[in-house]
Amino acid sequence: MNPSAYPPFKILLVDDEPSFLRSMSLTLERYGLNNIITCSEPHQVQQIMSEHSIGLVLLDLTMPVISGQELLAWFKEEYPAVSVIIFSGLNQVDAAVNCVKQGAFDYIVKTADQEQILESIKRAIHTQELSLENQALRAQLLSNELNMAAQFANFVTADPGMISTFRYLESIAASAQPVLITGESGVGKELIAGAIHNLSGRNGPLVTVNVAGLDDNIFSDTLFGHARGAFTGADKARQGLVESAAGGTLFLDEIGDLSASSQVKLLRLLQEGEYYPIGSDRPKRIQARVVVATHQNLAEQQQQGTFRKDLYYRLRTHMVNIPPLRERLNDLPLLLDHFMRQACDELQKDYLAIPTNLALQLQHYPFPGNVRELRALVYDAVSQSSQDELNVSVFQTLVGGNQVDVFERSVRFPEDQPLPTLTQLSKLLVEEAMNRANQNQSLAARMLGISQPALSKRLKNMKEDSED
Ligand SMILES: Nc1ncnc2c1ncn2[C@@H]1O[C@H](COP(=O)(O)OP(=O)(O)OP(=O)(O)O)[C@@H](O)[C@H]1O
Repeated sequence: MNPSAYPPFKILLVDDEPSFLRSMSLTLERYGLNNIITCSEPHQVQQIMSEHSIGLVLLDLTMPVISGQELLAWFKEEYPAVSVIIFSGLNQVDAAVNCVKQGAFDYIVKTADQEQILESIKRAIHTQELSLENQALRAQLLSNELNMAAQFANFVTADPGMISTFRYLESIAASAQPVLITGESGVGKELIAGAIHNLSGRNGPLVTVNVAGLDDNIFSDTLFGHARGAFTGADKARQGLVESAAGGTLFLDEIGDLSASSQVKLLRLLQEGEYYPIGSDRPKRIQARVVVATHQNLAEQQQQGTFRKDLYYRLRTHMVNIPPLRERLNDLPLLLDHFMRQACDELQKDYLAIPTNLALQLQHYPFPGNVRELRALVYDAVSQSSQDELNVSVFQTLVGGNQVDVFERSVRFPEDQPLPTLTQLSKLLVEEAMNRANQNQSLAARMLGISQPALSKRLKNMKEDSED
């Protein structure tokens, strides 16, 4: 399939009047629907259906030899998953009711308002797209394999949740609908946007725009461009990034920070598929898929009224949430190794050995900056390493460093109860540390801020006390 063809399946127009076929095709193309086949000989329909992947049929009701109603019955028998919209020269309630009863998606009078006709066609396309995506998703969920694993090559993970996300992204690869990526800062949202673009097979570019802090004028100028003379200093027309992304993907990062007036413009762009360069009264059509990302909670923002509800629902047609690093700790050793190799390559050093308990120690650090923070730490550690082993001093301040705070905030002794003794408390603490460290004494000792021999001695005393 030509990736810039839309919709992702063909629309078949069947009418014995070539002039209607011509004008209808032109109308559809003007609205960005360019994946069309026309047929003025109804007896050829059967062959066309067997040769092409058709998802929607626009069928004239009154044709000589084979009537639209006969063809509709045939479609519902042979191709029940294909949507059929009946076109008729006459506004006949009986015929309309009959066709819809027979399974037509809609019945439209040829002289109806163009907007009304397009609305019905767009609805049919959307329904068909969702059904195709459901099928793809079901197939993906039933298989455990990634079909296009190479597109995720930049993404290091062993997390089952992330692999399911990849499978979901594969299943929506061909969709033209927007994708919303959420997740804390540094979890890899931009990397995911790149994978979505690669998976789509679109041959245009991936164009990234960080929309945080853009005021409405700059947002419009950046995205939509301007006509010559649009404002003082606009001595040349300039194309916007929506146009630069034609045939590819437009990635809008930090979408939660978009101003209210820019939200209206983005909604219009997504709903109507068109925009006006500043100072121009000629609309242009968007030919890029839109992917957006945010570290903010858009659901909360729309409830508080700072993010438009209609835009939120439009954006979340397809949605993925990338969990923070602290919730996929299995990725820690893989990422440590990956970034160590990356840093060594860049700094032209031999690969370094990573202390086996480093990942285990880091499990207790919450990584507020997620993968980006881990990457920076590893690069720092590599640059400070002079031996064969990774210098772990940069990590040491993190492990245990912020636990005192949490401890002070969370531990309260009930005032109406006697205080525990120091021995009781220290026993509880030692047991907790040993559990968290999977019985690894050196790691537990580090968490408690004592040496490993000191911990060993305490454990021995505790054992003896319990045996008394
Ligand atoms: N799973 C991963 N495997 C390898 N590298 C990763 C992974 N996740 C993130 N990275 C790297 O971490 C850094 C941060 O990732 P990215 O910029 O995609 O995060 P982000 O969620 O878009 O952050 P922000 O919200 O701040 O824009 C990048 O260098 C990226 O290549």
